[in-house]
Amino acid sequence: DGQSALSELVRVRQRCGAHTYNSICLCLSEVDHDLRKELMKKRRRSDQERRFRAFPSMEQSALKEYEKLESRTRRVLSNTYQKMIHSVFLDDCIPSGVKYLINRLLVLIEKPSLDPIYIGLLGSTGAGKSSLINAIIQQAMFLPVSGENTCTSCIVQVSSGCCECFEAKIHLLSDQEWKEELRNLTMLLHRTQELRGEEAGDGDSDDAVEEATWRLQMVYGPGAERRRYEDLLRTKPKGKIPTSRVITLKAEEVTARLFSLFFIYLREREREWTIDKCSVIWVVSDIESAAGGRAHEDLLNESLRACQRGFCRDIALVVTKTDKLHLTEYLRERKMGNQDVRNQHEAVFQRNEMVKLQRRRILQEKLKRKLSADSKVLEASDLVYTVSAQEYWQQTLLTEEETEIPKLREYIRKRLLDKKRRAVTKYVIEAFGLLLLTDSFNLAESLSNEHLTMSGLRQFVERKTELLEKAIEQCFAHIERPLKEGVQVARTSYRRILGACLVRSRGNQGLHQTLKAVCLNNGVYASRTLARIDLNEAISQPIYDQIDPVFGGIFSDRKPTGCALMPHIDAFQYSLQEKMAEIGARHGWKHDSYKKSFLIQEISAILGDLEGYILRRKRRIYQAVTSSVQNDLKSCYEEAAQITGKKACERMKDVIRRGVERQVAEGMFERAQERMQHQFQQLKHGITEKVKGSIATMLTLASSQGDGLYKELADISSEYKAMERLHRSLAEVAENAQLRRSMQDFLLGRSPNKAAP
Ligand SMILES: Nc1nc2c(ncn2[C@@H]2O[C@H](COP(=O)(O)OP(=O)(O)OP(=O)(O)O)[C@@H](O)[C@H]2O)c(=O)[nH]1
Repeated sequence: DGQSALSELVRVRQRCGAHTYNSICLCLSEVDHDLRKELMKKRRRSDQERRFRAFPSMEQSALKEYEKLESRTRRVLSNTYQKMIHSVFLDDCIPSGVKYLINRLLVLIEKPSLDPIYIGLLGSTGAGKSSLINAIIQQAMFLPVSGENTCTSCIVQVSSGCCECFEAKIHLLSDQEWKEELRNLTMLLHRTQELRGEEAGDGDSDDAVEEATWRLQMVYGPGAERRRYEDLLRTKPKGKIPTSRVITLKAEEVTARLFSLFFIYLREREREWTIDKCSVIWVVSDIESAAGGRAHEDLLNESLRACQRGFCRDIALVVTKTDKLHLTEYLRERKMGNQDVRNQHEAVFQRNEMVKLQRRRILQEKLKRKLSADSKVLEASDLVYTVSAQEYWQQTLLTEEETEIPKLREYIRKRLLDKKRRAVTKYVIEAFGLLLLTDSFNLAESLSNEHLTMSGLRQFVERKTELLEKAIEQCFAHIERPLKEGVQVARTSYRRILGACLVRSRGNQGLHQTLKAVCLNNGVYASRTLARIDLNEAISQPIYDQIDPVFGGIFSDRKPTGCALMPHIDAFQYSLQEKMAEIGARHGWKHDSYKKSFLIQEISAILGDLEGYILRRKRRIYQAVTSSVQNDLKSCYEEAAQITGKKACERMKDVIRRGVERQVAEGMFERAQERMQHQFQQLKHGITEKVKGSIATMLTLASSQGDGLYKELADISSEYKAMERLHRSLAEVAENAQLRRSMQDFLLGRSPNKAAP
């Protein structure tokens, strides 16, 4: 009954951890009604249809097959899990091996089906981002702006899939972050008011002041800019701020008003969160600015930095508004006659090709310089897209194909399909490995430990781990020289860089309060209208210029280049798996063939997880130089931010200059160098510790029968067989997809209409 089941749950929870407990609750609450099942099935089917509606039928079939495979695997895991829980339900002491299995099963059962693919759209205001998204999702979701207002200047996360309509999520600042922001904004404004009498002309109509005023008014209403920090803290904002700090907007709710109200809550940190999470970045630029405006270059550099720091593996330039072309001007500029280009359509077409050629070459060179020469990003054939969102709807000048919106859609679909395929393959393989081991627990023989010891497997692993550590050390050593050289360059160029940041052609006009905002924000300031200012990043740039290609090389994909890290981990995995197979063959490892296979699978799982860990650490390593510089200059920024009175702007600059001088003399760049080296060491340490720990657990588990950890579990042979079948169908699903693709290529090759839907 419910009561005793609950007290049992508490007991099991104490032994296995909260994870298990939560899931048992789920199992108990699951009422197995046929009707409910039928309803679920129907819902799943219509949900699938909705989610896959953007895919052509061939891709839909592949996606459905993968989904089916995944949900069946999940069901087998669930059944196994329930049986396992049943067999240990009344035990006082659950062997650690069984605990490990139960928790691994749970992790796999609860694993989300597919993480979203984040595509970041970076572009100046009015570049055409909203219009582009609308065209891609074929919905008028965002309101494009007339050019007067900025609307999408905030972090929005557009997603489709699990719900009826498209959603946009806006991530707001936390309470604490907003308080900090509010303090800086009020401090900036009140200093300005105090200054007005003393320093007329020094800081009129400053961008930072306007921005701060606008922000406060947007949240608290007119007059807020004159109120004190404590007073505003007690005031309720005009709009409703959700406690979750995430606003989810459905397609029909999206209005410009909402965006403008809330984006004030967004800031620097959030900006990086978007960017760094993205696996794809599209730098959006209209046809007129793509030829190299300052903002465009800044965004491109920002994207490249994100590629180094974060998860991004793909960058493309999306040139918008390609329909905008004045034919007579175009012909005149290119000294062409009407015979060469007969009409607007041909001119647009010709210009698109030209823009693509030029921009691709420039982008490739930039990428080569910044990322390692073997980076996968460089191999992408479509580095530049020339699109027209307007023509996508109107089709007066260009056909739908020619607007290149379908091309971008296809790109997204391909990525999604590919991600699904890889995720399900990994999932099924991992599940199979786990079932192999669970089933083998019920074998009567207990030979494993002896085998493992006799075969010298443990020593082999230890030796290989040491070798891996050395290889990582050698791989990270590649950064030493450029890092050192970067420090030399930084030492000789910081005065010039700082000078350029602190001087404006029109004097101190408009600079004073911006500088104050920079100082209040530890050297960083991002406004709506100006290019982002980051003094720490600017001073550190010479170091990044030197290390960038090597850094990119170390964290590049699996290509076996001189300094890449991942091939060493792959080689380690391969040598371990080969050893398992060899031991199995040498010892005629009949009884334990299950475990041998499990060990092989488990090694892939352990080392697969390592990749995510490395990617997460990479960000901290890359940021180490700028963070260290920022940390060293903190007190100098604080001092400068306090300055008021006559000639305050000049005095602030002076404090910053002197502060930087002092810190450089005291080894600021050398400390930044050490900080990065230290972060690399931490990563090396983390990798080896993780490998050692996980492999030790795995070997203990494999030999647990011999260690008295064995426990007779429920019979899961039927689940094992089902899993074996699912594992086999992996290859079938992949073959089917390949077959369908070949068939489509064949049909398209012969069809007069090549442009398939
Ligand atoms: N001719 C032409 N105009 C376009 C096209 N795409 C967008 N526009 C116009 O450009 C202006 C800005 O477009 P948005 O999509 O709002 O630009 P945005 O990048 O989202 O702007 P923010 O929200 O301020 O960041 C609007 O007036 C659009 O109608 C296009 O393909 N062709």
